[in-house]
Amino acid sequence: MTRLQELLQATAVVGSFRPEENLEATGISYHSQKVSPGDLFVCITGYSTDGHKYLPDAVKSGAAAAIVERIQEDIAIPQYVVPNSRIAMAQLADAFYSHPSSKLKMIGITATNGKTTTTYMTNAILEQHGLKTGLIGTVVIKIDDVKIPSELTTPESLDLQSYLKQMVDRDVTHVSMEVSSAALESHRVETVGYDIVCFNNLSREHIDSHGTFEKYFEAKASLIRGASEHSSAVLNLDNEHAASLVGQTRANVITYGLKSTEGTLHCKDLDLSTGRAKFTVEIIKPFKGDGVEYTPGEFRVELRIPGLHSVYNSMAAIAIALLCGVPVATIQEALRTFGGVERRFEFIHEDEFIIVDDHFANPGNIDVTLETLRYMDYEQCHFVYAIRGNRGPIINRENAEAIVKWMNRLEMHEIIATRSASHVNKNNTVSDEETDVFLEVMNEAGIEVKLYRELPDAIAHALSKAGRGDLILLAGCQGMDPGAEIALELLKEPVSKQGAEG
Ligand SMILES: CC(=O)N[C@H]1[C@@H](OP(=O)(O)OP(=O)(O)OC[C@H]2O[C@@H](n3ccc(=O)[nH]c3=O)[C@H](O)[C@@H]2O)O[C@H](CO)[C@@H](O)[C@@H]1O[C@H](C)C(=O)N[C@@H](C)C(=O)N[C@H](CCC(=O)O)C(=O)O
Ligand SMILES: Nc1ncnc2c1ncn2[C@@H]1O[C@H](COP(=O)(O)OP(=O)(O)OP(=O)(O)O)[C@@H](O)[C@H]1O
Repeated sequence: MTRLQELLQATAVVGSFRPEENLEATGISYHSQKVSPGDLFVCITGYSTDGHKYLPDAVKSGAAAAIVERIQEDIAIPQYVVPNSRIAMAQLADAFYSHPSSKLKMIGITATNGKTTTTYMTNAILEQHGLKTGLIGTVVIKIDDVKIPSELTTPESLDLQSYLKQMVDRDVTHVSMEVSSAALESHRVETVGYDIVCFNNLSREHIDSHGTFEKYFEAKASLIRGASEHSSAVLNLDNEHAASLVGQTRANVITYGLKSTEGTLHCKDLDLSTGRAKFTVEIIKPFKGDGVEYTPGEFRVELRIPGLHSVYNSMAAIAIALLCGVPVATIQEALRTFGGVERRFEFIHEDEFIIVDDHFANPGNIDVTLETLRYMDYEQCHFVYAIRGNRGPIINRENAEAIVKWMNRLEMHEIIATRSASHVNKNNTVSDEETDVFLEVMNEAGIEVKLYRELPDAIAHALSKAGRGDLILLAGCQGMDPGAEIALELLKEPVSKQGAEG
């Protein structure tokens, strides 16, 4: 319980309605169905509805006062006016939970692709070092050994601050978290004091929500530009967008890259030939980590997971771990055993043939996934692709073009497609327009499409074709029924029938 007047010091209140001196706030809430008696209810003007409309419901559930952008005169509880409720909520939540991020080593990682993998890798290294860790991202919220399924990549500010407080209470010291562009734009991480921020890559994604690619970049860049002089910014020099931020932050900049030898860390002697990555990290410029001063030198790294993208993700994780003072030997051991993350080029079956399950959402992601096939040893690839839905035809055209580019390079001529399983939001609808643009690009490229209504039929077809040494790629097969589960279920029975095309 906190005195409301004290709590309100955390934000700029520009007006009030029936203010009350001695009110106590038992909690904060922003959804009318999650209000507890005595709560301060934050009315958020949303993208799809207006939280102010739900104030009467919140009051029925016991809200004692409200943060509003516009006074609701017909509601009798005290109301405090702020210019932006989302910013106010971030500030109030930070104060309500006693500024938890200031008591934790906060690591914020942004990228179009690889946020989840990089946070998992970083966490694996920190755990290997014996630290109590927290992890926040698309798959899970981990508070030491407690795991909570995630709803968003980056939680809403109130939930985020509550998780951080729980981490402090459980003696967690280091938190690796994914920071999405949506979160940056909607002020979810406004009051998080980061010790390390990282920008790994940027490619086309989320144009539907940000409007333009430039706005998408600006949202992501704000993580680096907003970092304090007491923090470190880990930037990928090989990505032009990340590299452009080198001179635009007060943070101490640490860079990494394969192409440039100008930065702090350089990756060299890369060997992807075995399907797994091996490389040397060269410390080019001296820098400081927690309790350590690094001088120029080098060490070898072996990853268990494949692909050039994994090298970039691990270079980011290595830079972060070095900044945290983790010994090189611990980093090497953690990366040698790190098995990857579910649905991120995940080997779900390795027997007579291999099945790989991958997210496959956007051109950047498609590029690295199909490029990884170049370094793998297989007879034939059976490519099952769930056409992306719910994001419009523009990204579908770009995705289809990226697929064609790689199918040509890999000399693949057939794709098994389905419109039954789409992406994100677990939304199962792929519109005719989204399907047609995919078919059009494939048709123009002369690639044969076997189009199935249902994902299980598409997978059954791939299984019926797969021979010894082959590879089945489940690409973007993430609907209500995940492709990986369907494939493993189908593998239990002999494949006798092929599904209905159409
Ligand atoms: C586009 C976006 O960021 N949407 C988020 C946003 O929703 P919104 O502004 O549309 O909210 P709204 O539904 O209009 O509601 C307005 C207010 O009314 C309240 N309300 C609403 C209904 C009701 O019955 N009672 C009630 O009180 C809501 O709690 C909210 O406070 O604020 C909501 C509350 O915080 C979030 O749940 C919601 O995330 C939705 C679920 C979502 O899908 N977000 C995606 C785009 C997202 O954030 N994705 C990124 C990852 C992207 C990536 O891959 O990089 C992420 O970080 O997860
Ligand atoms: N550095 C990278 N560059 C491009 N693609 C990557 C990179 N790292 C991983 N990927 C691919 O991108 C997809 C998503 O990976 P990951 O979940 O780690 O990224 P993300 O940014 O967290 O995405 P999401 O928030 O949607 O989970 C996977 O298919 C993975 O193979």
